[in-house]
Amino acid sequence: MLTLRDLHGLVPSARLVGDPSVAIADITLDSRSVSPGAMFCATRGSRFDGHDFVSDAIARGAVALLVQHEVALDIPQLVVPSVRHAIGGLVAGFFGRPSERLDLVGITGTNGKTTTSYFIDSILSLAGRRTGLIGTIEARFGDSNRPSMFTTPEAPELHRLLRQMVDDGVDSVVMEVSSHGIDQHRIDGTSFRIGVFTNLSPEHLDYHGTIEQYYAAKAQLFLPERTKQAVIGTDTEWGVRLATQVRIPAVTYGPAPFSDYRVEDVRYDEYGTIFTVVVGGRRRWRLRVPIYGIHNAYNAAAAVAVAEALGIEGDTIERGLAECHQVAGRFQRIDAGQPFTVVVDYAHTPDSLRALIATARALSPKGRVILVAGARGRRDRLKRPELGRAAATADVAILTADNPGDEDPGEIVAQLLAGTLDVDHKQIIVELDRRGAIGHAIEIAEESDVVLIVGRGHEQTFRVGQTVYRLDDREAAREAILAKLAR
Ligand SMILES: CC(=O)N[C@H]1[C@@H](OP(=O)(O)OP(=O)(O)OC[C@H]2O[C@@H](n3ccc(=O)[nH]c3=O)[C@H](O)[C@@H]2O)O[C@H](CO)[C@@H](O)[C@@H]1O[C@H](C)C(=O)N[C@@H](C)C(=O)N[C@H](CCC(=O)O)C(=O)O
Ligand SMILES: Nc1ncnc2c1ncn2[C@@H]1O[C@H](COP(=O)(O)OP(=O)(O)OP(=O)(O)O)[C@@H](O)[C@H]1O
Repeated sequence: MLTLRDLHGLVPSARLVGDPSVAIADITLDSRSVSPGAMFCATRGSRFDGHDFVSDAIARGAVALLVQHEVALDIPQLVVPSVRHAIGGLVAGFFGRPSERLDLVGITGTNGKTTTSYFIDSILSLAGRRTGLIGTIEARFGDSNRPSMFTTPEAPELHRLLRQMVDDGVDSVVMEVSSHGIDQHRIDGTSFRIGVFTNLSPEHLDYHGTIEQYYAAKAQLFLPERTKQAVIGTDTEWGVRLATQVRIPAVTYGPAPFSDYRVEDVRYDEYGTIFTVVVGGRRRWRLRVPIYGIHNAYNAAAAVAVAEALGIEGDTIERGLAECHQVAGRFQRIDAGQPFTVVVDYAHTPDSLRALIATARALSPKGRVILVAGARGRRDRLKRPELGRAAATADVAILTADNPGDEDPGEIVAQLLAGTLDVDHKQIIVELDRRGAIGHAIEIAEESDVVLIVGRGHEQTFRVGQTVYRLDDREAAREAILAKLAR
């Protein structure tokens, strides 16, 4: 087992206080997850100061600390100017630099990270690789599968997980890299074989301040010291810009004519999306994915580019995409025998909502698009009017609650409505009870209509005030359809 002296060697600029021979069994940033023998790392955050939980951590068995100021308690400590800056390298070394022993693919971008990660995982699994996946829905490898708290885990959880994967024989891992994760140093100490940039549109600006800063955070995934090779989407100007700025080998994919993997001729059939990828301006490749949407053709093209960079054969890539399982809550069709289409989707940005509504229109040009949408409480208030404006492009938009938490759902919907005042919309209905809103949409749907229930995708819990209860949009939709069919 490593000692505090060994850990000091990983952060030599730290000031060592106390006995360096103490053995360290684990490392954590959260006092609540300290186990006996662990080092507790105290960060100053926006809500708490981790230094206030040092006594709590010691009571749970912490034997050493990483702190920003010396704590007047009898416990060995490493003192650094910034714990968040120091922790990535420390935990990477502590867990034996597991990322260097993996083909690790990191995916960043506003939309499409989860979907693209499942496409890549499907191809790599079919190629006989032992894969791991880390993202918004779950962290899984072998028989282990845990629901995620975060899209990108804190550095101790990340490196511990990668270590477990290496020990289990995993050779390839696909992980989602959020801008929060990059900004908060959660991926420090991690080496990526390939970094993917899907796209960028305004989101999380309450956190990042400006879209430039949001872009700058994402661009840090592509630093030469962190990532060997880049795969970059050209469907937003930010990807085009990144492709000209990165200092690592890069290939591009998407609709732009100069893309190395150019996406063309996107069509839908009863099984999903069929599209052509033109590789290097010459090789034309007709591919399919069992999910709808032009954006999913782009996500699939990203997966193709990654798979080719990893040396996967063409027919394995084709089958890996064609046989990919449903990604939970991403364009997930709910079919209980009704004569109209019902889709649960995770769209929660204006861009993705517009793309989704366009896909629904293309799928069923004769019917109406009936939308159930809200905006999440406490998150990203700045995007709400634009989200409302995007929602208003549906034929019927039923605005409702989406995990309001401590916020007043009526006030959130008012902010959505603020974006619809000067646009020409057909019908907007407010129904704050989400289950009621889903029921209403199903009730008014007629043959050929498409009901889109968006924002929560795979999520199963719903928080109103301090009360958390079960609400899965997919179950609620199915129940409403069955109730309608039974009448
Ligand atoms: C804005 C943001 O990302 N904040 C995260 C950040 O908060 P923070 O640095 O302000 O820390 P804090 O909550 O004040 O706590 C300070 C320290 O005290 C510690 N603490 C706190 C309480 C306690 O009892 N004991 C204890 O040790 C905490 O572990 C932390 O180290 O570090 C905390 C500890 O890990 C996270 O809980 C917190 O996530 C908040 C709750 C959150 O909602 N994050 C979301 C926005 C997020 O990260 N999302 C991205 C995906 C975004 C997307 O693309 O959709 C993600 O990667 O999941
Ligand atoms: N390439 C894309 N461009 C635009 N919208 C997309 C794209 N891919 C997916 N979407 C939309 O965004 C929603 C979320 O997709 P996905 O979960 O793959 O993205 P994400 O980046 O992982 O999101 P999050 O970080 O919030 O989990 C989908 O349900 C779909 O509506």
